[in-house]
Amino acid sequence: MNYQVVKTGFKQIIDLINEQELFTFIYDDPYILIKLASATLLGLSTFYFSKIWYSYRFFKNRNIPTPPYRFFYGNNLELTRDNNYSEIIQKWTEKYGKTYGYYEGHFPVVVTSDLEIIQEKIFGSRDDNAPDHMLFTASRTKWKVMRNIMNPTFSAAKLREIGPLIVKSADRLNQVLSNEGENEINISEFFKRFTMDSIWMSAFGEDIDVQNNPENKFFKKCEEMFVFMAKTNLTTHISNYFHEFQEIFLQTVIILEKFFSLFIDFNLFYPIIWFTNHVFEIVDRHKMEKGKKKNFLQLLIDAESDAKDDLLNIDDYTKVKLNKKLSQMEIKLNLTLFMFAGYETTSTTLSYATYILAKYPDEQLKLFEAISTVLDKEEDVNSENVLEIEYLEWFVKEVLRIYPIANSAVARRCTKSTKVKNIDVPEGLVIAVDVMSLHFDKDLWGPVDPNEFYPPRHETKRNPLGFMSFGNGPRNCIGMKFALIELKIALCKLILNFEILPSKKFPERLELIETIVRRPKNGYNVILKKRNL
Ligand code: HEM
Repeated sequence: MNYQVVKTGFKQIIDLINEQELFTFIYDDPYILIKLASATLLGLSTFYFSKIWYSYRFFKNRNIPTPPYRFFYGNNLELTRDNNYSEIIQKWTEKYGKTYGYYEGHFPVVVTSDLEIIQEKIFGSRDDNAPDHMLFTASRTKWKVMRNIMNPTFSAAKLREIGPLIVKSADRLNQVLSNEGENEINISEFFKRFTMDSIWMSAFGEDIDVQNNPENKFFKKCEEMFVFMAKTNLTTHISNYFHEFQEIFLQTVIILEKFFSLFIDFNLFYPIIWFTNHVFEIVDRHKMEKGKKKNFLQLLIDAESDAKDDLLNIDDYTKVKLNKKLSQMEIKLNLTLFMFAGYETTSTTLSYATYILAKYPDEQLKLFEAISTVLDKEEDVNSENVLEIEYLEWFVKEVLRIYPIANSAVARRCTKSTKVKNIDVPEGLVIAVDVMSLHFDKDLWGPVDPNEFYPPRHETKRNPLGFMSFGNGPRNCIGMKFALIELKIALCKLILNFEILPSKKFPERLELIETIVRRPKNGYNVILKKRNL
């Protein structure tokens, strides 16, 4: 019966075409094409909006609480309103419990500060659609292979070789700060140039001396790049509201960019393209020079993975052809990544640390005493002895506990469907860690009030999952040891040289803003008084 209907239908269409009645029909109604297009568009939109409507059942079906959301926008309006993602999700945790969900557009995201969920091993990559050449965005197998090759680059032995470069940058920091005398200064600006000098020297072995040349083009472009990346643009809107089309959109942009770059110089408009192209040039130049200097570039070129054996034990990785070296493109993109990841994070941590030192003179005195009992004079500071100062370790950790910086990075996709604590978790679901709730949890950080700045709390052994400033697990921050050495060298030299005093209008509380990193919104001024050692 059905077959007959279909057959008759087809026959009628063929007859229509044969007799050209279809076209007559079009001539009869000149608007028919517009009508057909509108009908198709309406049909597709209805389908897409039904899909969006259906997406909002995700958390209801699993009995997971959510803050109130709006159709199409989800919770984005509230999340992006004040650029304070971490505080908003912390507030939601207080209201909806340790595990809840929110919608980015109509894309469900689970937020948790429940240690049992966080420690599950099923949460792997950050974004399955992102490019695979960079460690931060690479997914699954590709990430695993790359991370195994790159891990030794950040080993204690390799960092010892890079240490003198950081010391050189820190000496320069003290010299430029001394030049300021006892003027009020916005010290964050000096820290930015210090971290740029040290990451640049450590990455490429090149000394661009940004600290004495604030107008340096690389520095300016890097600054522009961060401003550019923090802005909401079409790509952000697409990934927020039409995430299904994100990949196709990005591919189209790449193709269009390739085409238009024949006529337009994108270096002029996009600092990120300018910056990446220049990093690429440096890598090529370095290759020609065949230098054997100690820097990340050389270490990445030399790096070979010895990870083959342990990878072979893991199902997912057995079929992968293991390339034991990084490709040229991987080296270039990962060095660019180090610049991104290591610049603003470390300088912002130094800004927070100095704010604390200026605000609490007692803390400053304790830290000064702890440092000066190990190091007689500033010239003694090196990348090894700074690691021996226990109170300094607690101090830096406490700064990062109170002011965690890269919280939105601590999120993972679930790599296989499973059930966690009775929640049905499908593959691909994003789980974001509520870092602030963990860092201020009384059970994890008490008995001294976690809102208080109190470095000795780190003397007690704590649950490592309670400290997320560098993330956790195999996908944690690969640059952590480098960052800690850099922070400690800078702080030792600073505090041995200067007493840090608050300025007249020193803020009682820091107002923060969160884009890529969470940082002070307006900066603050201090006065540095030379110590007479
Ligand atoms: C105080 C300074 C820094 C902070 C607070 C910080 C924080 C973080 C955080 C929270 C993550 C995500 C970890 C996770 O998801 O579990 C991360 C990842 C990463 N960081 Fe850092 N970072 C710092 C410095 C650096 C430096 C100096 C470098 C490079 C030289 C670096 C390179 C990276 C890379 C490559 C990743 C991705 C790792 C992966 O996916 O395997 N970071 N960082």
